Amino acid sequence: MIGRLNHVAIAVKDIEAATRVYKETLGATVSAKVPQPEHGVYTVFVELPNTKIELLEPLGDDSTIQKFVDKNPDGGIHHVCYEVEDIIAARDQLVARGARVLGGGEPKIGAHGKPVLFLHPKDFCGTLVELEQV
Ligand SMILES: CC[C@H](C(=O)O)C(=O)SCCNC(=O)CCNC(=O)[C@H](O)C(C)(C)COP(=O)(O)OP(=O)(O)OC[C@H]1O[C@@H](n2cnc3c(N)ncnc32)[C@H](O)[C@@H]1OP(=O)(O)O
Ligand SMILES: [Co+2]
Repeated sequence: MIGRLNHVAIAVKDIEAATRVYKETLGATVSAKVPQPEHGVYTVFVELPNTKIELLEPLGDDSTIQKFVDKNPDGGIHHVCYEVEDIIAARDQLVARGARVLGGGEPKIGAHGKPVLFLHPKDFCGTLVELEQV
């Protein structure tokens, strides 16, 4: 079912500071900061040869990641994103296997303009899992 690792997300209070760390300290190529209001985050993507780092900062008063950032003031790994060929088929298989799909189960359009879903961290080794259809 799951394929390539599309990205690893790091949630922070200050995405500009985090972007400087990746650009200036680690010498990586970084994207512009993009507001994603339907997801309650700002994103910056760090391009790596084999995957991406997604930097996240809360956007708006009721951001989904606000509690995580409050609990992790220095920042922290927020989720991993795996690629799938058919997100609906993957969702239905996962539900049949007892996994909890978040957000009511219907895919949203993610940062790359592709359908994404999230799976409950408690079902996946304490790790929030995102699926992105490619
Ligand atoms: C632009 C889109 C972009 C993309 O790549 O396309 C994105 O990735 S958008 C990313 C932001 N969106 C989401 O994260 C959507 C899915 N997330 C959720 O639905 C919630 O964050 C949820 C349900 C994972 C947690 O909600 P909340 O923080 O309000 O609940 P709790 O604090 O009560 O947490 C419940 C339980 O889960 C543990 N938890 C929470 N977040 C994480 C996490 N990121 N990784 C691991 N575990 C997490 C939390 O500690 C609680 O555990 P407990 O033992 O009860 O303390
Ligand atoms: Co993501």
